[in-house]
This record gives sequence, structure tokens and C-alpha cells, in this order.
Amino acid sequence: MYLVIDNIKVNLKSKEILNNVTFKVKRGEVVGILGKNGVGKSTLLKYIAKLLPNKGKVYLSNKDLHKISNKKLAKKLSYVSQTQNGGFLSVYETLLLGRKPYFSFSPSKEDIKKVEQIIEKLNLKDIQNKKTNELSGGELQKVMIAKELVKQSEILLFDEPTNNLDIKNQIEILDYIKETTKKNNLITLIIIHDINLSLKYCDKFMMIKDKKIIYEGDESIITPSTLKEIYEIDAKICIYKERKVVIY
Ligand SMILES: Nc1ncnc2c1ncn2[C@@H]1O[C@H](COP(=O)(O)OP(=O)(O)OP(=O)(O)O)[C@@H](O)[C@H]1O
Repeated sequence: MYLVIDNIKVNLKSKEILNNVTFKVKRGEVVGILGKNGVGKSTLLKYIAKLLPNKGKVYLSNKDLHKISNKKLAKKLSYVSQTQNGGFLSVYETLLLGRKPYFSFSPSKEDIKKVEQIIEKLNLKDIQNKKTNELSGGELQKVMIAKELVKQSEILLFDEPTNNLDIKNQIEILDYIKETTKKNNLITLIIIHDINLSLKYCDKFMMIKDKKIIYEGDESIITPSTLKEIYEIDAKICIYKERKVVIY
């Protein structure tokens, strides 16, 4: 079963941002989206998450996800944006809110169990009673990722999920995202600027330029020449412990 994006076109304020974007992602795969600032990476994720005026042509098992109710879509798909705002709810309450698509008035034992599991897994115990507007940027980012992960949806969309995190937290979050994608056969799309991190965690890559995906495939598409074309940089690639590493 695949997530299929079929020839989408996105205009924002009458400017064409994406045109002729088509791809499919297999279950169990983490796909890294690469490209320069402003090429439309976030726009692509927002489109899939049904957050833009343009809609349609996003299929999961032949079903157009934009034609199901928002409540059903909220269960199927999780989206974490690039910027986060805290509020007056505590971390614990915020995580419970992540389970909201599954309950009407009060959370079930199952919802509470899932929240406690993610607190444990992502080491959030020390901050669970803090209000989210009293967290550091990195803590807040981690909580907002956890809030989406606790939903256990089939499709995970992350827009630079680790940009505020220290290296230990980056590894912890990306390890968990990869582990849960494999274990639960999810579909994960992740915008990531650190190419070496993307090489460590992504199974496939999409490179965006000129409003479309110009390269798509496994790590073999990450080469000095594609990096030059995408980012206009001179990079070298070496192999360290059987892993491809990009040197800028
Ligand atoms: N609400 C909007 N209205 C009009 N134009 C927009 C809007 N949001 C984004 N854009 C424009 O769309 C283009 C793509 O933006 P997008 O945020 O998708 O880029 P990106 O590749 O995610 O960039 P970055 O790496 O900097 O996050 C940019 O030129 C941006 O100015």
C-alpha cells in the first residue's frame, strides 16, 4: 500500500509554487525531502495535510484522503510544522490532546496509557507538568512531535522536526520516528536540512527544485553533482563505517 501524490499543482496568492509533483511512498519507509529554502518543501507537506486552499489527488490505498472527513483525516495523518507555539496547557494535557481524535469528552484508559508510554519513551517526565509556554524552544519542539506521535496515525509529516534540538535529542527523536515507521509500517515524510542526518535515517529521498521533484530514489541520488544542482555547493562524499557522509 502506498501514499500516492498524483500530479499536484499549488498556487499561493496566485504565485505558482509547485507544479506537476507526482510520487509514491511505500509503507514502512522514511522519505527525506531536500531542497533549498523557499523551493516549496513545507508547501508540499501542508498540501498533503490538507492545510492549503488547493486540495485533492492525495491517495492512500486508492482513497483520496482529502475527500474523507477532517476527523477521519486527523486519525490517519499527523503533521508537525516548522514553528511551534506554547500555551497554557501542561505538557501532559497537550499530549492528551494529541489523542483527541479518539475520544469525545474524556480520554480512555488506552489514551492515558499511550500518553504515558510516549512520556517514558521520549524522556518527558521531568517537564510533564510544565505549561508549554514555559518550555525552551527545543523542549517545546519535542513535545509537539510527541503530541503527533501519540496519535499513532499511518502517515507522519515532519517539517524540520529537529531544528531546535541538541544532537542527543535529534538522535532520540529520529531513532524513534524511524523505529515506529518500521514497526508499525507507517509512511513518513520528513523535511531535513542536515544531509548527513537524512542519510542516517531516510530510506528514500526527494530533491525539489524549480517547482518539482527533480531527483527521487535511495541514497545513490545523493552525489556531489546532485548536491551542486540542488544547493549550489561543492560537497565531497566519503564512506565512513559503511555509511555515506557528506563533507561541505
Ligand atoms: N501563505 C503564503 N502565501 C504566499 N506565498 C507563500 C505562502 N507560504 C509560502 N509562500 C511562498 O512559497 C514558497 C515556498 O515556501 P515553502 O515554505 O514551501 O518553502 P520551503 O522549501 O519549505 O522553505 P524553507 O526551507 O525555508 O522552510 C516561498 O517562495 C514562499 O515565499
